[in-house]
Amino acid sequence: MKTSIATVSISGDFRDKLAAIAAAGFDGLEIFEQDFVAFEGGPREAAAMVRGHGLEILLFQPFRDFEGLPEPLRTRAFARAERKFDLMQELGADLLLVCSSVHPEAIGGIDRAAADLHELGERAAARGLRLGFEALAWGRYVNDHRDAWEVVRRADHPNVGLILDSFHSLGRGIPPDTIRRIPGDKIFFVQLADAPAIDMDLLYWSRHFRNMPGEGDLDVVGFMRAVMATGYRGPLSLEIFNDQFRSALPGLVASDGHRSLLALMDRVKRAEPAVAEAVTPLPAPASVDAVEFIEFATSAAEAPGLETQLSAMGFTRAGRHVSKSVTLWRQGGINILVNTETTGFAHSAFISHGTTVSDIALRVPDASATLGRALALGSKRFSQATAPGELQIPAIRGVGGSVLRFVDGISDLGRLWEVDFRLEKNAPGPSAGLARVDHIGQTMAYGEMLSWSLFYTSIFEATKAPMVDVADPDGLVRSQAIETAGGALRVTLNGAESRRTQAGRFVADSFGSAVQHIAFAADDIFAAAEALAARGFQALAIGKNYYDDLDARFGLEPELLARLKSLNLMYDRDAGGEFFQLYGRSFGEGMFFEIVERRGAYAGYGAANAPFRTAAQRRAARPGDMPRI
Ligand SMILES: O=C(O)c1ccc(O)c(O)c1
Ligand SMILES: [Mg+2]
Repeated sequence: MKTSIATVSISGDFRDKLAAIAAAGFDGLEIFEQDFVAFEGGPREAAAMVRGHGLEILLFQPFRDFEGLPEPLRTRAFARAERKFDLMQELGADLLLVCSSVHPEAIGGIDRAAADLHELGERAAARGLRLGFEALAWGRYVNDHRDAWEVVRRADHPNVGLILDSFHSLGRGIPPDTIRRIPGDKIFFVQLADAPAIDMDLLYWSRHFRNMPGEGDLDVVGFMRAVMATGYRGPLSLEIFNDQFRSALPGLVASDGHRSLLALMDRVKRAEPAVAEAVTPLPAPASVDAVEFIEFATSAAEAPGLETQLSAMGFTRAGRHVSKSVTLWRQGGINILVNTETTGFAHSAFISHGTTVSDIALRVPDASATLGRALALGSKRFSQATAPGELQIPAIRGVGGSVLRFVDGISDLGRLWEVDFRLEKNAPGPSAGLARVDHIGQTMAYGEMLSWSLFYTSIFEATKAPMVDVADPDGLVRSQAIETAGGALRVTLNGAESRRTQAGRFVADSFGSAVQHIAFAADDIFAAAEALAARGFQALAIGKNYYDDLDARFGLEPELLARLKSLNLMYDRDAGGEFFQLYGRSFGEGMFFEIVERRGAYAGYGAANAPFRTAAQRRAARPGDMPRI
């Protein structure tokens, strides 16, 4: 099936849009009328540019306020259509989108609309053109694809078909299975868009908040399964009106769009194998068994500070790399690497970000299949020369240019620690009870969040939690958690809108997106907090008001409350269970560690505590701000 995108989805001028659409791998595009009108060249020049990029114009749109008008408006609407047919013939576009009318003088009446479309179909046929009727969710009389289909059915013309748009159908809550009643050959074109679940006026939501399939909360997979079941095999086209995308880099939006279509159709194929013969197979979405290691890029000067923190948290040095200046720190199932190389990728990561997480390695069932899926979805491969005998770990570029690696137990990669490291003979020192990585917090500009959320949810078998707003003392930070099935990989994406927030300063100070915090899970956080305190771990001091409020909210046992307070632990609870958090003091460019314990089936990340944690971090960073007694 052909992939396509509407020019309105991408920023820039007509040339920028075409270049980005072609580079992202689309087969064709929808020309949004405004984009053509704003272009300085004529239609033949535009068409030649499109062809020059190896693209095809699959649709010209929109033609508005056509059906059901009284005279003389009706005659005028036909004359307007003829002008657009002239233009389409020069462009070499053969399909026109007619969207349902919002004209204040439109009369309504399904047969009148059908008769108008029939006549327009005759005129289109005379020129070898076709038209498709689309129900806008806010159309005056036609605002549901079921009614649009009835108009098209009654128009009864071979050159008149239906155009479906997932936003208009799903945004109105119309069950997608109603599409299964429509014959596939009468569906002339399918437009796809997702959107976040926000309760607001349909028109405003559609024109400002649409996003790529998989980036929002609509059931675009259910919609496409129904479309495929009709036998439709025409173009799949993204039509995304989004304020953020209008100012984002055209190449990024286009490549995210292409990735979203491939991932969508892969999910459709897996859910509906009988009707998806036309979809190119991809390796299955990867499950994640564990975070195998997290690697810090640092320098000889800054490494001791980091290593002091690791020791204070109960990590012991367990080995060193056979050829590189990389040490391995271990505790429970956690492996941390500290890289002080002065050349190569880790060093450039250190130069550009300061001490930073340069690599994250995930243990997956089949590393080469995961790499294959990621590359097929347009991820950038990463490789760096290794010394003879060392493992070449499959890797791609992730957030902020960092590296995401894949290891498995079915290849030599399972022998990573024996092959690439010389492990200490001595038994490790006593652990502080940290057992595994609970989650990794990556901080970025707000404008990048959708892109990285799509990155994780398209490659992995993962779900995303609803976006939450965190009130930092200096502005809002948006946070979205992504979690693979079973929870072995949990990532929180934190998007900074203002430079003044902790997250915003981190992005500025570390020159771009990066891991800002790592949370380790303890099986007994009270024991862990005591062990850490005994080792000199500097916990973030939480204020007294927080504990008073906690008590008011949850009515905790006085003994529990006193223990939380004495250890600077934060607490949260949801329907599934309880959550405990301990924060370390920030270091480097604003990174910090967190220790958590999840009890029962607690599913969150302590978002309710985040405003008090950011306020405490701000106080700790600037002691001058503390009130004087
Ligand atoms: O917002 C609009 O007007 C508009 C126009 C054309 C479309 O295909 C659409 O989905 C929305
Ligand atoms: Mg549309």
